[in-house]
Amino acid sequence: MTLAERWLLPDGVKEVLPPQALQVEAARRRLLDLYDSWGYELVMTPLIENLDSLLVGVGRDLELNTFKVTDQLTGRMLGVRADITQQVARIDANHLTSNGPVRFCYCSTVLHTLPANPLASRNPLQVGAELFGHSGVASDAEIISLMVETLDAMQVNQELSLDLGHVGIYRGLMAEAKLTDNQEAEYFELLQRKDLPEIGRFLRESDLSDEVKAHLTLLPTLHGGREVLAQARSSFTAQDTSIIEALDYLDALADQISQRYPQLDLYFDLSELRGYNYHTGIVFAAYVPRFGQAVAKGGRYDEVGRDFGRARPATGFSADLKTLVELSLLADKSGQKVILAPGFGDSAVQEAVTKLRAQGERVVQLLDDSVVEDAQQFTHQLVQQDGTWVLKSL
Ligand SMILES: N[C@@H](Cc1c[nH]c[nH+]1)C(=O)O
Repeated sequence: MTLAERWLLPDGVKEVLPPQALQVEAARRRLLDLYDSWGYELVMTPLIENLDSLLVGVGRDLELNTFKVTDQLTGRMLGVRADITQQVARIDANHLTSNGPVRFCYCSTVLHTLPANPLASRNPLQVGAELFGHSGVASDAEIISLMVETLDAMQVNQELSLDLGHVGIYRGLMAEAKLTDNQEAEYFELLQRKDLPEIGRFLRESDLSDEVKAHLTLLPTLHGGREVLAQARSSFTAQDTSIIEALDYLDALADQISQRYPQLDLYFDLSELRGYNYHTGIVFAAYVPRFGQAVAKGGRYDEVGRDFGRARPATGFSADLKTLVELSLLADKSGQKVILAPGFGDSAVQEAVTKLRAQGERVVQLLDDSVVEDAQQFTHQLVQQDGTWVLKSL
């Protein structure tokens, strides 16, 4: 291995250097304080777990994305967390007996075997919040509000838009269509890509009823403003009760969100099925024009706790904090003073240094007179003037 190769990190694995590392840490503190002020309690989940507990209920999506290792102690397969949401669901199901609403937040690194998109890192810093024990619009509205507040606190909020979907619509259509497993897999895949010509071909070659064909053709086109909900309502007849319920739910949620955040752009996408295997109700994602991917996302996943012995309604959101910091319009701290001070020894110097540090200033003390510090990093120097120590700008 050459020296240059040793410097290389694996593809998609990123490290955070100064000054950004401090910005990420400041953001972490700011967001955890925000969640605390909303009553969300911090949990720190393990980096590694038995593979079975990590993957139950969440399906294939996470299986592929989870790094696996063998436990030297037991020979069992362990998985490195690729998502914290299901770990928090395990905590809610196992350790807590409350039947009422319970709120959790977290901020830790996860590992992905494959990046979520070509530019994404494989070691994002997942920050998020989960609310258990309430099924209904109020808890989804609270979680979406907290996501919006998160983006506000990070100043990743210019021209923010919110994408809303509901997996109940797809599920309702599948219940009606009664496709074979292969047919459903093919349609699902085409729907994800909104590949209308291929969906047309697939339906022409199938023996489905005309009504089902019409519904499956319509679904991928149902995206846009609030009018999409009305269009879906008029196209899916009253016998599709689960679909009508999902549309009612989206309408009620959109009312609450628009009331709280009138400036927020709402966009509806009724074929949005991201994480379909684990989300059971609404799904949502926040977008800003400067970034091609969602900056934060989440949804309702009422079934996950069942595999841990206690099915509880659940809703939550998460984001990659490192991405939020990269997109943040917050001023970084690179404008901060950096003060060069004489080394340890003189008690008057030490007193001045201690005082400056207590005031929040960054003070670097010379190690010894023969060491030459990189002068460029300093904005000020502590110098003696008429017997007192004062700051001189450099
Ligand atoms: N963890 C999910 C988002 C989510 C949080 N809670 C519920 N859903 C994701 O990364 O897509």
